[in-house]
Amino acid sequence: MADRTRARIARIASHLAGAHSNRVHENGVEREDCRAKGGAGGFKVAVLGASGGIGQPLSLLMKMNPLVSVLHLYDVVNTPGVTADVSHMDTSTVVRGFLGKEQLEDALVGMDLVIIPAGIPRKPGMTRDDLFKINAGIVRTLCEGVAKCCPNALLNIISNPVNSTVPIAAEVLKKAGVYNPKRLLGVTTLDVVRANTFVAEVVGVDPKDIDVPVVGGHAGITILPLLSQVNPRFSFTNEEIEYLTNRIQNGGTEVVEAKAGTGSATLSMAFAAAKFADACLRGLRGDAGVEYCAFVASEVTELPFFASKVRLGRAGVEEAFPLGPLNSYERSGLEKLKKELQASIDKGFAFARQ
Ligand SMILES: NC(=O)c1ccc[n+]([C@@H]2O[C@H](COP(=O)([O-])OP(=O)(O)OC[C@H]3O[C@@H](n4cnc5c(N)ncnc54)[C@H](O)[C@@H]3O)[C@@H](O)[C@H]2O)c1
Ligand SMILES: O=C(O)C[C@H](O)C(=O)O
Repeated sequence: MADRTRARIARIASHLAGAHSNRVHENGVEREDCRAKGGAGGFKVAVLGASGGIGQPLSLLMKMNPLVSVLHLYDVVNTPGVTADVSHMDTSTVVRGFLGKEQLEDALVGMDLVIIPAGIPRKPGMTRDDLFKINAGIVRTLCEGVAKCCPNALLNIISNPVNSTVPIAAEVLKKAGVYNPKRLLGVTTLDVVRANTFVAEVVGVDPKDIDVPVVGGHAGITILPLLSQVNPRFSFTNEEIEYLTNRIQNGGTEVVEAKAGTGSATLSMAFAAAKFADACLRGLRGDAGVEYCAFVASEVTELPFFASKVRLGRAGVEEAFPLGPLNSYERSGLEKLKKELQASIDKGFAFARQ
C-alpha cells in the first residue's frame, strides 16, 4: 500500500475514533491537516452534551448550517459513535469528537460558540428546579473549561434550570476574570417556538408568519408570553389569553408527561437551539437586525437576569429592548414572576459563590 494511502486511512481512522488533533503524518513528515480544518471563514462551534436527546439532533442541525466550518462534539459518553455518524453527512463542516473530561479542553480551544445541553432532563412530577442538584455542578465544570480555553466564545446555555444555570455560568466566568455579560445567553427560544405554534393554531395562520415575544425566565409562571405584542397584531378573547398563556407556560410539562418518564423535549428543543445558534452566528458575522428573545444579564427590569428581546451582533448581545406597553394581565404576570425568578437567580449565585 502506498504511504499516501496509508496516511489517508490512518487519518480517517483517527477521526472516527474521536481524535482531536489536526496533525497528520505523511511520508514521515508531520504537518497540519488542511482538510480537517473546515471551510475558510466559517465559525467553530462546540456542543457539550452532544450524545444526549437534544445533543444528537442539535449536532445534526449544526452540521447542516453553512456558517459552521468546524463542529466539536463533546460528551462523557458515546461521542465516537455520534461523531462517526454525523461526520458522514455530505456538508463541508468538519466534525470532531471528544470523549470524557480529559478531552474537554481540546474540545473548547478556539471555539466561537459553545452550546451546552449537558445535564439530566425532567421526569413527570418534577420541576426544573429539581434538576438543580446535578445540573448545577455539570454547568459549573463545563463553564470552567470555557473560561480557560475559549473565554471570548459566545455561550448558549440550555441545561435546566436555565433561571439558575445562567447565573452560575456568569459567576464561574467572573471568578476566572473573563465574564462578558454580552456573550452569555440562556436559550429560551423553545418558549417562543411553542408560543408561535400555539398562537398560529388559534388564529389560523402559518406559524412562520407569527412572532410572539416571550419574556421573564424559563420555568412555569416565569415564562411570560406578551400576547398584546404578537407580530402581526391579533386581538384575543380573555379565554384565548388564559388558554394560550397556560399552554405556553406548561409546554415543557406537556412533553414531559407525554414522554412518560423517558425524558423531556429533545427534537423541538434541538430545532429551537439550532435556530438560536444560527441567529448568534449571523450576529457574529455582522448581519443587521438579528433579534431574538434570550435570558441574559439585563437592566430591563430590576432583576439581574431577564429574558427579553435582544439584538445580536458581533459583540453578542448588543442591545436588550425594553418590554414595551403591557396590558393589565401581563403587568400582573410580570409582578408575580419576579419573586420566583429572583429566588432561582439567587440560588445559582449562592451555588457558584460557595
Ligand atoms: N432550555 C430549554 O428550553 C430546554 C429544553 C429542553 C431540555 N432542556 C434541558 O436540557 C438538558 C438536556 O436534556 P436532554 O433531553 O438532552 O438530556 P439527555 O439525558 O438525553 O442528554 C444529556 C447529555 O448530557 C451528557 N452529560 C452529562 N454530564 C455531562 C458532563 N459533565 N459533560 C458533558 N456531557 C454531560 C449526558 O451524557 C447526555 O448525553 C436537561 O437539563 C433539560 O432539562 C432545556
Ligand atoms: O420542560 C422541561 O423540563 C424541558 C424544557 O425546559 C422545556 O421547556 O421543554
